[in-house]
Amino acid sequence: MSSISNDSNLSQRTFVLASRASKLAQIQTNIVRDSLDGAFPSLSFGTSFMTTEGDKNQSQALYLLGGKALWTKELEVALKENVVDMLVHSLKDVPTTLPDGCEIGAILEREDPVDSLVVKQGLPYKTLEELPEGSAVGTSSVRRVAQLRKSFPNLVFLDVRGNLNTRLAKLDDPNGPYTALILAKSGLVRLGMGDRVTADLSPPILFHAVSQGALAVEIRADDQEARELCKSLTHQETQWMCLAERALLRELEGGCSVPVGVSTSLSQIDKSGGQLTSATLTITGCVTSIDGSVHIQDTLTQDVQNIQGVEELGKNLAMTLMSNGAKAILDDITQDRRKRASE
Ligand SMILES: NCc1[nH]cc(CCC(=O)O)c1CC(=O)O
Repeated sequence: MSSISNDSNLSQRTFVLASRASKLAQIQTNIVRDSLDGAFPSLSFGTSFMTTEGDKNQSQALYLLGGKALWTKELEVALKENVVDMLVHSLKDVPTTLPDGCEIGAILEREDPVDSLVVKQGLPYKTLEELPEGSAVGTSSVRRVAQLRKSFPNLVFLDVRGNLNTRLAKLDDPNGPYTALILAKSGLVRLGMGDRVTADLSPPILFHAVSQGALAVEIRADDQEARELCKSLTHQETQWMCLAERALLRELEGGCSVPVGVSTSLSQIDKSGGQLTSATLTITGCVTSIDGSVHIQDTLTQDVQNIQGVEELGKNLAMTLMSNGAKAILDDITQDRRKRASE
């Protein structure tokens, strides 16, 4: 927890935190609520949980649904109508451009952003290399499939939908098709199921999704009180890394379901009065064709002093990737989606 501001000048309203109704989303919202309770003991915080379009539409492939705000839209309507005050999201599910009147108030300290392998209960395998030829690996992420296809041509990647608990039930179902799943480690750890991870899938085998592992709080842009509260939640190192990643994705014009991977680190960190004032930011980004045959990857390193500098670096990396071949990959995907949508 960073500096706790004097909350005596804040009104006595109850701030309602809201999220999706999945178990993971509820745990995440409670993490934020507990943190606010600790920092502002004289204020009152409530929670509200909603089912979103992304939870309901389980049949259509995520790849075809594209960059739509499936997990955030209904929540943002409630936020704008003052029904709730703070939305707690996995930042990776938050579109890179927010609706007018909404803004990200806080980005919390990131869990390990790595992807991980979870093997069906009772099977002896631990790694992708150990899985028998033809094993079905469940994931609905085009990013994961695109990056892994080339290294593991003998595995079959199968779509799997539903929230984390649903997916794990499908994995462990003795009659189910899956030998293993690929899931973000952070979600499993938050659910208390980190022990299900049998292997980390890290770069250069698999670059994680933009902002994977970080929580964000979305607020109304005109809610000064909420913005003030959010300052106590933000972890600046995470914020700088995630904003660079989001600037990269925004410039690539991709939503959550384009095959874009990243890996980001900060070094030479300087602080003054508890605030981050300067750091060296290194960001690797990659764009992979859906069939895994083309992989474009670049790394940029730069000293940055503020969020503007951070976002510029992310944007520069996007432009570097685009001119090195990513544009052709993304154009192909856009064309393919248009064609399928019209069928
Ligand atoms: N797209 C689903 C999703 N959105 C956020 C998480 C949890 C990971 C995180 O905190 O970023 C997950 C599950 C997963 O990818 O395995």
